[in-house]
Amino acid sequence: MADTPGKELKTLERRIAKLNSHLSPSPSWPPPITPSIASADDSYHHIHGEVPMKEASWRVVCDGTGKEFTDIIYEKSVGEGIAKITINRPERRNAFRPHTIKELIRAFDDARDDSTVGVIILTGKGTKAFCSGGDQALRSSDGYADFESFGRLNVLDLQVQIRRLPKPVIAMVAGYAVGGGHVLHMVCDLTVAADNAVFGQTGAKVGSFDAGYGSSIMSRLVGPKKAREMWFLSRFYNAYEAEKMGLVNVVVPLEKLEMETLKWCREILRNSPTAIRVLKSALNAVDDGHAGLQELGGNATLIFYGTKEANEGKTAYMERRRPDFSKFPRRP
Ligand SMILES: CC(C)(COP(=O)(O)OP(=O)(O)OC[C@H]1O[C@@H](n2cnc3c(N)ncnc32)[C@H](O)[C@@H]1OP(=O)(O)O)[C@@H](O)C(=O)NCCC(=O)NCCSC(=O)CCC(=O)c1ccccc1C(=O)O
Repeated sequence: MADTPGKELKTLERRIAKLNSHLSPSPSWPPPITPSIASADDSYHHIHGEVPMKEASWRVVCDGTGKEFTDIIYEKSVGEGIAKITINRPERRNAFRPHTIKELIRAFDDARDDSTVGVIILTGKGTKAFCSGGDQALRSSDGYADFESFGRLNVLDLQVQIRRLPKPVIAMVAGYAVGGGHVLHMVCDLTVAADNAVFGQTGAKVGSFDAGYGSSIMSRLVGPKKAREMWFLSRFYNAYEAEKMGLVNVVVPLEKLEMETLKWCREILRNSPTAIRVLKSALNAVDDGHAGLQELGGNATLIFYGTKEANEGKTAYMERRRPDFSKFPRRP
């Protein structure tokens, strides 16, 4: 006799609980999710195995220009494909100055170009702050100025770089992610938050605003009304409120923050890098307009270059002959 719907659901819940238990660091946390589609299967264990719950072994990477990084720490995990970039100004709650941003851009560039790196963690030094935004002590009438006589808003370049980087970037947030620091976590692909994390935009309070990604992505993430609330009222939100609003993917106890983030990295690293690359650009395409389409389109070209059809065009040109595309299908 066929199972009743109630019995089927119970069986499914048991299967999901079993799946979650192997993915979770502890049996009680995080609480099991309720699936909307009945697709879970015990064979998952056999195909994928367990995600290792272990610390990473990090090696510090120096600046490619031969200079020591001062405002960030750049590390790569040994043999795992994870890069970790840490804003290192804890005495300023990891506020960034133009020099910090220049270093971040160099590190992200390196992580992009390193084909052994598949996922990048962005975080802040210490447990008090991920990042508190632009260093207000250096704010001038034309941006932020540190060693130069003119101001910059180069964090905007960094935001675009993270958005276009064809590898997932995970914000690992402990403590405050506020102002421009809040925007930085929003432009990352995923956010893993510690239970002490605090989120908010202070712009309207300190006479600043981010009318670019800081507004548009937030509206996408939390909805237009909540985005107005965040910007107009300059309130702070705790990690659980942020999770409920859709600002973060998961909240974990502070002491489990890095371990959980690494688990997310390792789960991503098991999957197809090309699928992830194309998906990231696809998920950003509409919001990023022409630049988003260009990124997605570039991925199509990249994949096409690997085909015999594309190669025939190049080879014919190099051999000074007419290309013969007749053998390639015109698919329905
Ligand atoms: C983050 C706090 C809530 C933390 O509070 P608390 O734990 O009590 O620590 P404090 O004692 O306040 O701070 C310790 C120490 O750090 C200094 N500090 C903290 N944040 C900053 C900062 N952003 N700039 C400079 N200094 C900072 C603080 O003064 C203390 O120093 P002492 O010498 O020990 O006294 C709290 O610190 C706080 O509210 N901070 C300010 C948050 C803020 O308003 N940030 C700026 C928002 S505006 C912005 O980020 C613009 C960014 C930008 O460049 C931009 C421009 C154009 C378009 C887009 C953007 C964009 O947003 O990306």
